[in-house]
Amino acid sequence: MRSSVMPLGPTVSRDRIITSFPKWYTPAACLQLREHFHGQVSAACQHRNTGTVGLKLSKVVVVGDLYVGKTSLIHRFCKNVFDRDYKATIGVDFEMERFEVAGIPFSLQIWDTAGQEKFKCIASAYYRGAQVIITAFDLTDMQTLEHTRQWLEDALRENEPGTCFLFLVGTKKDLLSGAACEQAEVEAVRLANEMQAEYWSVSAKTGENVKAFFSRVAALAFEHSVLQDLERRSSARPQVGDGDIIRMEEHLPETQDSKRPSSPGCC
Ligand SMILES: Nc1nc2c(ncn2[C@@H]2O[C@H](COP(=O)(O)OP(=O)(O)OP(=O)(O)O)[C@@H](O)[C@H]2O)c(=O)[nH]1
Ligand SMILES: [Mg+2]
Repeated sequence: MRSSVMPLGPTVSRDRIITSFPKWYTPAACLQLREHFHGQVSAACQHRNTGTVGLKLSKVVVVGDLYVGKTSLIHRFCKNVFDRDYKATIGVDFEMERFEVAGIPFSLQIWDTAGQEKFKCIASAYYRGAQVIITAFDLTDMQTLEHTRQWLEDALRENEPGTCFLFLVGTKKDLLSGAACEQAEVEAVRLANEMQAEYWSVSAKTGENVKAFFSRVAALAFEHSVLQDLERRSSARPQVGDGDIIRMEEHLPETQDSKRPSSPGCC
């Protein structure tokens, strides 16, 4: 469904246009089992009543051990490239991705962080204000799965409780056979449930599930932004009957302290 109104700024590429609610990877570890956008969100989009959501950036932070494939995952999605050679990320880097969700422009600012211990303090300065935290591990190295607990704890420490969508992502899916992948996923889904995160397996090398994953991230972050914006605007609007409140005070016997303090200068 192309929006009838010209989108703000550059048009988005076809594979960034999200018209229906993207599906989860596995219902065993997913944040929204719904198959459609929230009713209020659909209505707000239809009536172009999404406030400033189209102008805001939704911050996504990707964390995890060095060498698990964070940069490769982001570059596969944002640039559609895959580099076999390992170039460790120094500090942080970020990519901007524009979407059109249910006809409304929406942008993700995807922060790629360094997994190397010596860059951890630089990277953690960028965790604050994240709407989405993605903890990545290497499906071929289950120790990196164990380490995701600490990565998530560090990232959550910089954000208000309950304000971030959490994803646990197993990378390098192309390196595992079906049975080995299923076995690794059982463990990962269990941990995802413990973290209250949604689980995905991806391959930056083949591109498997990469677009579907980031569409899901964008749709959930968009939906949350619209609901937050609706909530903020409805609570800011004066409610009916909020005008001058005419107090129908019974005639209480006047006592010393019930008398209104006389304003200075009046009779
Ligand atoms: N086969 C395969 N190799 C991958 C995949 N993703 C990443 N790699 C390889 O794994 C190595 C590390 O990938 P990076 O994306 O640089 O890892 P990183 O998590 O960004 O590492 P740091 O920046 O040091 O934290 C590189 O040699 C990649 O080519 C994948 O999906 N499949
Ligand atoms: Mg990197």
